[in-house]
Amino acid sequence: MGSLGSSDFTTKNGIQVDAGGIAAAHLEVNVGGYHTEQVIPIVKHQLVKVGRNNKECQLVLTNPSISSIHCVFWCVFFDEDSIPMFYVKDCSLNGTYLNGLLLKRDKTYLLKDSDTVELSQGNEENDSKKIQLVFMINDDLQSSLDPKLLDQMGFLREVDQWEITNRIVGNGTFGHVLITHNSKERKDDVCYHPENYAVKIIKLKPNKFDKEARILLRLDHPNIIKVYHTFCDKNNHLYIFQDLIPGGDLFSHLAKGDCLTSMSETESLLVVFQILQALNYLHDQGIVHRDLKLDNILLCTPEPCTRIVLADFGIAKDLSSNKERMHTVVGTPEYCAPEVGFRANRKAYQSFSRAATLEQRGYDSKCDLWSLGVITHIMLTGISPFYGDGSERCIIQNAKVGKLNFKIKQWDIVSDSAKSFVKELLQTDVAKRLNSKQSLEHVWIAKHLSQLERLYYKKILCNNEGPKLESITSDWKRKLPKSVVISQAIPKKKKVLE
Ligand SMILES: Nc1ncnc2c1ncn2[C@@H]1O[C@H](COP(=O)(O)OP(=O)(O)OP(=O)(O)O)[C@@H](O)[C@H]1O
Repeated sequence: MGSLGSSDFTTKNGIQVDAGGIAAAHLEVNVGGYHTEQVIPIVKHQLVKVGRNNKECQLVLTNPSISSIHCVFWCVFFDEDSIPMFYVKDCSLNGTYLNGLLLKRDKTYLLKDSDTVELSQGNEENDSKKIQLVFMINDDLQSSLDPKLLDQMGFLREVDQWEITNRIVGNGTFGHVLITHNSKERKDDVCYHPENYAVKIIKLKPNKFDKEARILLRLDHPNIIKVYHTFCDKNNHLYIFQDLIPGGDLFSHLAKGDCLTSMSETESLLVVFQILQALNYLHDQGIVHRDLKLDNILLCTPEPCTRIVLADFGIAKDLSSNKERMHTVVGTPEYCAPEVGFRANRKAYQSFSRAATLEQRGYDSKCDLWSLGVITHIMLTGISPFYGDGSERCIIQNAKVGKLNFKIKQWDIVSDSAKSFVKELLQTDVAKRLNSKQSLEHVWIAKHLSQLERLYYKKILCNNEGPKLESITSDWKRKLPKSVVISQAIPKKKKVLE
């Protein structure tokens, strides 16, 4: 084991491990090819930053050719049953290598056991000072599917230029999401590490075309999941090749222990602004998402001020050709507008049939705005507005009445304009509820519009071309008016998740 000058690096104490006391994975620090005693755990809800910045970094390096924040590591757990995913993002000037291949700046890469991350120190590379971080994951947490199982399921290993791996991103009601690579990109860019993409594989009913794929292929918006290619094999498996969104979903982001926590008003505003950009675009094209909820909002990174992406268009509806209203009772009761027609008594609509709302007037794209109202309420307070005792019956009844309680203490630190925004979206009278355009004009958004647009275009959408990341991160909070509460709302036990 080599001895190191203590001036080369320091690690910070106080990095917490999981509730069980064991970190799911860790980084071993090697310098100049020698192991050190230093081990940095990577756990949920904690970014591990590496660089010169001794205020923000868990591993602080003194070499001047290392960037202030050189690279960032994190872990994503979708839920307690899912396998965690570990990522590294390069933010450096001189570069970061993964297993010898350069990472693209500001891109995120999925890690696997024994991966080696090396920090480039520019031209003055000195082998005896080379910093290597070896990523180690607990064996029982390896996020891979048994290759035999993959074959048993009848999934293809290759579709055109897409190579499908056995690494699982997530499992949903309708399919599996796996990691995939684009072999064409690999050939074109040999010195870079291949990027990770996701493929959602859905089992279609025979002779059914998939509406989700058709809708997604038409869409091109930075806040909507980007789909590159779709393919249906002879076993009726539909493959939807798309961007991998590595920051986890908003639900997991807010769920700490068995509670949901709130976000600061500034962060909530940035998320709402982006969802509204996506909804405005969708509704202009006659597409209604119909299942907007925390679980379907994905974050590009778990950092504040990140890009968010709407996913899961499994029950989205395209009204562009015939402009009819919708009558099918679909969605998730907790987020579902009352006019959609969920009934407290399930027999009344016999498993999501059209019958329930046919006798009614049906519903339109404003159902997505109601869901956004529920999401905003949760982000600002950590409380789901109509949750009650958590039973479906109670949620549906509460949403029908639409009564909101702004007297609870969680609202104390929230501005009046934010409360008004929530109220205007959670209007049971559809005619009075704001549509996506009107929501963007609401005072909560309108009074911060120039700052929001600046952040959105410069920081969120064009990291590479915009001003340096650090300068924006440091002053984005300062530029937002004081009425917006910056600090994290006092964490309280808000809602016990089942
Ligand atoms: N492109 C992606 N990048 C990262 N994670 C993703 C991506 N697409 C889906 N996921 C994750 O994979 C899981 C299942 O995906 P998805 O929700 O699309 O499937 P589903 O069958 O429609 O699910 P549901 O049961 O919610 O209807 C979720 O945890 C989701 O967050």
